[in-house]
Amino acid sequence: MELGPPGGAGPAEPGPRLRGLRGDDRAASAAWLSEASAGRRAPSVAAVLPAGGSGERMGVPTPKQFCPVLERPLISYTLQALERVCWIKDIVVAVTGENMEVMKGIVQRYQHKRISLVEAGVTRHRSIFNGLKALAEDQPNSKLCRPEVVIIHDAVRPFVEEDVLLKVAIAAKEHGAAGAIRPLVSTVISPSADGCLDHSLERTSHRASEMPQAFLFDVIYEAYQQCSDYDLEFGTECLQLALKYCHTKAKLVEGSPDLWKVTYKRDLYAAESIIKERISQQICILMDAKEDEEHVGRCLEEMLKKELNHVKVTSGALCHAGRDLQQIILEQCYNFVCVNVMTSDFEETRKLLNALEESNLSILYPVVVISVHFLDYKLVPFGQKMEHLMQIKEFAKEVKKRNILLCGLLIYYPQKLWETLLTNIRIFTGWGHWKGLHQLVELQKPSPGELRG
Ligand SMILES: Nc1ccn([C@@H]2O[C@H](COP(=O)(O)OP(=O)(O)OP(=O)(O)O)[C@@H](O)[C@H]2O)c(=O)n1
Ligand SMILES: O=C(CO)[C@H](O)[C@H](O)COP(=O)(O)O
Repeated sequence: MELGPPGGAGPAEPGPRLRGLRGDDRAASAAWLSEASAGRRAPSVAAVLPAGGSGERMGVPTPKQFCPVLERPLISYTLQALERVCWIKDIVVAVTGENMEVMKGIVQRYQHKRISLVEAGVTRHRSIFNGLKALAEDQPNSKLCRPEVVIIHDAVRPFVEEDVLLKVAIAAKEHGAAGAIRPLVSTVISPSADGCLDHSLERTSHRASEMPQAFLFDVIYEAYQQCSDYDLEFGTECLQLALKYCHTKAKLVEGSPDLWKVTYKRDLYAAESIIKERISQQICILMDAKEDEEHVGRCLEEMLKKELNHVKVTSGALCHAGRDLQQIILEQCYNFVCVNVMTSDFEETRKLLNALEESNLSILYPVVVISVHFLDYKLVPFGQKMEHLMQIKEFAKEVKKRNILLCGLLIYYPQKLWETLLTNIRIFTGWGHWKGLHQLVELQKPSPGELRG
């Protein structure tokens, strides 16, 4: 089944996203992408996501990939992480027949792109095999193409970053197979039949195998075609299939701690905490941009990027462009700076607040909005501007009931706009960690009674 734009469609975002990559990774990524833009044949890459499990170990009726984390299904975070990577052309998700409609609903609601759904198998290996078959075969009505490299990633590992995806994809191109690993947390022991210790493994010379893994498509497809029913029924390691059936020794790539697999109920709480941590580092700058004024936002973006750690800035979206805003809200941005340059009042902020209220984004977590206003003392009398701004106070009281925390910031410029702007932006970013700001404002959270009101 095909959903969203055809498999061969271009990237979800216009340019390569190399943010978060460092040194060699950035260079490798740039080389990879420049091959593509120079018209040379960069390896085509697709991803297969097994999502057909029942999550027995989680002990809840809903399969864990569909469990809500901050109101959004876990799998949607994983899809978002993959679709952000513009060089992954197709994402094939294996889902059980009974959850097919649920999955289609998620793809539609969160506007996931480049997704194709296939029927899952009764084991993880069988689900992956079904995903590979969909990529290998020229099925009627399918827009999927056989890729050169395929990434396999569990639907329940939502925090996969582009750098590790790139590392395994590049290593797979060179070695035929590659997978992420982590140091062991506990020592692995082997018990004997009578329940006593037979022997223990030396912890430092073993590693935990995680996901993502990547393969030359022909290698892993061949391995799956050759492997036994026993492998398909009881196997847990794709890298082992490549070794056993294609004599391909996988390159092992160090992964980050966030790559762990959501397995038990407590993992959902951990996932929620990580998502909140990320949310606090994500800011969206909205403005009523018109050429020159757009620089205000760009300047703020640059300053924020320089002065705050791990800030992800999505800027340049216009409040008028409802669709952009809807997408930003869907991506769960909780911190907004709304720059009102053109308008004398807080029209843009008002539009943003309306959209936020409609979205119910703030039900579980407070949304912070800083409404920034410029005042050229030569053009607008101070009193008049203040009058407009006083309305913000009233508005702030109103939206606080919905867990939206609104602050107004008036930038008064008796000198050249840019000098004032730079000084003010320094003050603004000098508030320290945005996260700190979010936590600070969180202290003002309305009581449940206020919220009901
Ligand atoms: N028949 C199956 C079994 C598992 N998976 C997927 O494989 C990934 C990793 O497997 P695991 O963590 O074992 O998931 P479950 O099988 O759902 O969990 P449990 O073993 O606790 O039942 C998950 O994304 C899961 O949905 C799959 O696609 N098809
Ligand atoms: O980490 C992995 C290495 O391939 C797999 O996700 C893991 O082995 C899956 O196994 P299971 O479905 O039994 O949890």
